Amino acid sequence: MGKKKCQNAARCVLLGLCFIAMPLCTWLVFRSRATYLPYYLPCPDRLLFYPRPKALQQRRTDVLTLTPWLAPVVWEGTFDSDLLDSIYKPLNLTIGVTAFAVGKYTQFVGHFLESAEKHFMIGYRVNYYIFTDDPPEIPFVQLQPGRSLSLIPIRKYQHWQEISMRRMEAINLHISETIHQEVNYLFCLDIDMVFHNSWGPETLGEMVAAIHPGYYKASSREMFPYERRKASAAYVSSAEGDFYYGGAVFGGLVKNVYEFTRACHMTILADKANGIMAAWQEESHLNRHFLSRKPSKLLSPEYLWDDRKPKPSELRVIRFSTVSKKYKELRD
Ligand SMILES: CC(=O)N[C@H]1[C@@H](OP(=O)(O)OP(=O)(O)OC[C@H]2O[C@@H](n3ccc(=O)[nH]c3=O)[C@H](O)[C@@H]2O)O[C@H](CO)[C@H](O)[C@@H]1O
Ligand SMILES: [Mn+2]
Repeated sequence: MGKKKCQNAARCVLLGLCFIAMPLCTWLVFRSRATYLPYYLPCPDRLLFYPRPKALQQRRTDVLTLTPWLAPVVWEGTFDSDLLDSIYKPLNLTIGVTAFAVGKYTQFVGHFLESAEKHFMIGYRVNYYIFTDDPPEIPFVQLQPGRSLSLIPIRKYQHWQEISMRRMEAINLHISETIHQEVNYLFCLDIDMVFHNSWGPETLGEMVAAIHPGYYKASSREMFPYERRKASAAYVSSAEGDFYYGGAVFGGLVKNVYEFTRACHMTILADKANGIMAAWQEESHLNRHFLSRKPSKLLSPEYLWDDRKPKPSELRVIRFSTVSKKYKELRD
């Protein structure tokens, strides 16, 4: 009799646990915002007027708009912003941005954020993640509704090269800790930059790289400043290479950015173990990575320009550009 009572009580407890534990587990699994993304692009049925795409007509003939592996290269004139908004806005996406402000680079944060509030993913939910060694130095910037800012305290490495390279590690760690639950797509950007024009859903893709403004006119592969020493894990031979990508802009689906930053951090560590530092730090490792794992979308230099350069005719708009700075004063 006593045994039966015990069994019944145990059953009750188990049943009760099921009722509590099951919903709790379901809630834990599904509480994140970054959930399901359709593989197709659902375009709402309401009538939207936009120019018909013509099978025998290129919208841009002066620039490359498709890579040999069929990744689009995004240039002004190749996409329709209204159409893209009508496709992407109903998906209710959250877009993350990481940027680092370590040491004297905190001076760039105000301008970066103010300009992003005017031009970056307007009408979408945006989370900024500013990694800094000096949170009190980060200025207050009024954000539009649906947009938020998190400060992530990090340590300061002594040399600027180390600060720049360690971004891969820090981004990777923070994606695994929190960002993966908070965003669908993530862009990782330099902070010494300013938005001048619209940066919208045309930039979203599985893995996105930006063509470096200094080398898009290069006439041969040898001109790309890849790491050329075989001892480095970032080594690229003179017979290889598609484009030279900038380290200042990359992004994609948050899970892909996680894999990407992990891979780059690993090859950076491998170099470190061998006492070697790649020619352009993490940018060299990024370029090596994208050689064997091609990005699914490329951003033209409209999305990574340099204010010190005059605007060439093929650049119809400059969207995001490096501000000129005094390296010596910043990096000591
Ligand atoms: C346009 C472009 O592709 N720029 C790349 C290029 O030089 P850059 O000259 O643009 O490098 P940089 O001085 O802007 O450093 C890269 C980023 O690291 C952060 N930072 C750096 C130093 C410091 O003391 N504090 C700090 O916060 C900051 O976010 C900065 O924007 O090469 C670097 C590595 O050599 C990176 O790959 C940059 O992304
Ligand atoms: Mn920079």
